[in-house]
Amino acid sequence: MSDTGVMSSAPGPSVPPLRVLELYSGIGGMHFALNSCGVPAEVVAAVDINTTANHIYAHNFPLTPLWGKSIEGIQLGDFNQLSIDVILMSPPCQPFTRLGLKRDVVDQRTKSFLYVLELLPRLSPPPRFILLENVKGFEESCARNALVEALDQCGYSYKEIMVSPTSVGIPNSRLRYFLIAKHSDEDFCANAHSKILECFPVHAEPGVCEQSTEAPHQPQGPFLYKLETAEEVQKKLQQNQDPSIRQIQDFLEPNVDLDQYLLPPKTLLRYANILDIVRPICRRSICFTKGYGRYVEGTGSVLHTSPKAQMEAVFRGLAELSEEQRLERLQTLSLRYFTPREVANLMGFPLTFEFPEDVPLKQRYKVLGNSLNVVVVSKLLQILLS
Ligand SMILES: C[S@@+](CC[C@H](N)C(=O)[O-])C[C@H]1O[C@@H](n2cnc3c(N)ncnc32)[C@H](O)[C@@H]1O
Repeated sequence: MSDTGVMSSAPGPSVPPLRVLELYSGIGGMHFALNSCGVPAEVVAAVDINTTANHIYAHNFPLTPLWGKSIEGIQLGDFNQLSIDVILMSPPCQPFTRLGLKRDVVDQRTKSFLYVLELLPRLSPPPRFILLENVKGFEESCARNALVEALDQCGYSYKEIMVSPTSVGIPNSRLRYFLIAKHSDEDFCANAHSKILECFPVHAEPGVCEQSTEAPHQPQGPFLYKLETAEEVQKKLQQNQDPSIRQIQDFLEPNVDLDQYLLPPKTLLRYANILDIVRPICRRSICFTKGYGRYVEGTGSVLHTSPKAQMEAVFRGLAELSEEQRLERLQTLSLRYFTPREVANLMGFPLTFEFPEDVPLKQRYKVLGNSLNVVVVSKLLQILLS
């Protein structure tokens, strides 16, 4: 493969590579997925307004034209000049997150996406394929309704899928909404979009799933230790015993500088009870969000690196101890953050992915948290494009 991401095709009558527009390109999760999906394709333009993300994107894809401007400021003619075959996009998800205000189409951050929908019927030639990624919650939004309406009007067939990296054997939860669409000239099962699939569609049979994914659950008290219910503990145990999912240790760096990544005493004392703690032999971790390393609750798992200390023993009766004793006990676990490289590994980024040296640690976590699982998207692209 060349530096531009163009896959070299086998000798014989050559099919020109698909011309791909990557909107909301961030650090290039879609581009990496495209490169690994096995279909000859070239990103002819990537668009994003975030300067840090663009710096990282340009470092990894120096030859790809990167438009550092807002999508709604780009004219139809500029897009049409690109002769686009494929649109890949992950619009901002804050207007749709379950815990957010859910301002949906009235949120300013949805404006550019509505502009894309407005442009869709006027793109010439019409893109043959579209892939969109967003958070769980998007499926019940007005923005999603506007999207499927535009697709119907423009003659696309589509499938909606909700999957997590656990379905490709990666020990990380990141349940996301995907929509894959083909223009009617392409062969795609017509009535395939009646319901949201909770697994990868099997190529030939729409609505048939390859394997099931994690089920949503609502924990019920009482808590055991560490503010965890018996049900939560049971679920984690089950996840850790699922041999179809790899172990966390396969995604770790060999020599991590503990001084840089150990949780500071303040964090340990204040938040120990709500940390999601995993060991290298575990087969699970929670979703890494853009606040990882800055905030604690629900932003991503931390790693228990000491092989000797037992979690249960450390947490049992902890509340009754003095601050000094609590800290001493907690420190025996040697809890550390995952490094950005390890987070990238768990998000399916290839080893060729690199951060430029000048990007600070918190920014690295932030852009990764905004990105996507490359292996999951690559698999969806195989289904869509081949
Ligand atoms: C969910 S992230 C997409 C991340 C990307 N797929 C990746 O792999 O990193 C959304 C991105 O949209 C960008 N963005 C938001 N509004 C935009 C706009 N109006 N025009 C261009 N980019 C925008 C943000 O800077 C952010 O990088």
